[in-house]
Amino acid sequence: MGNLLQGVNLYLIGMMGVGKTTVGRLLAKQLGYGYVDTDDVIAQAAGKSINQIFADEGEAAFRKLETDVLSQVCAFTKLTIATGGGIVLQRENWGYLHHGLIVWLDASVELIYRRLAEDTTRPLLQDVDPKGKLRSLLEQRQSLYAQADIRIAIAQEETPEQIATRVMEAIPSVLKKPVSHS
Ligand SMILES: Nc1ncnc2c1ncn2[C@@H]1O[C@H](COP(=O)(O)OP(=O)(O)OP(=O)(O)O)[C@@H](O)[C@H]1O
Ligand SMILES: O=C(O)C1=C[C@@H](O)[C@@H](O)[C@H](O)C1
Ligand SMILES: [Mg+2]
Repeated sequence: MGNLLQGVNLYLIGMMGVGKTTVGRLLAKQLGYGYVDTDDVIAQAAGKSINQIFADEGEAAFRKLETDVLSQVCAFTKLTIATGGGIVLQRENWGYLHHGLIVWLDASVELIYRRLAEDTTRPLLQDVDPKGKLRSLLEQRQSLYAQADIRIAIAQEETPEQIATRVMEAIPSVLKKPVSHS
């Protein structure tokens, strides 16, 4: 499968908790690609957790770091990149994302909420009404996520492996076909 994308990067976008990190690792293996998680790169570079960056410097500063990381990552090839859930918010990020193939992992608020109910590592969910927060974030972002090249709608009981398989199966349908001159 190494040459399926011919070196073109694969970007995973979607709401927090939808599985970009989990599925991204599997896809990198299957494609014979390197793996990058923009949240991890930001946390490593800053020397602190995403929660701490939000607390110390605020969301706007985090978004600048996110754009910096994305702009550097997109200079490389043969990468599967799990992005942060809010990467779609900055218009300039789309210029970088469109260097590669963009896959939207789309799941319901109910599914995401169940997964993240006990999670304390997503600063935007540290809210009195985390489910309502997820709903409003999805409403605000849905039309942005929809700009992806591929949408994978995730049902309740799918394993990360099944989702990765569906992404692999969807890729050929969006690759540009060579122009025929006959
Ligand atoms: N298909 C799946 N089935 C069950 N649990 C899953 C699945 N995919 C991911 N998870 C679990 O859901 C949680 C969130 O997954 P993950 O960290 O991959 O999401 P993410 O999209 O990268 O979120 P973020 O945008 O916050 O980085 C993790 O605990 C992960 O183990
Ligand atoms: O959806 C979001 O805005 C976020 C998702 C995470 O991946 C992190 O990038 C951070 O928690 C913000
Ligand atoms: Mg992640």
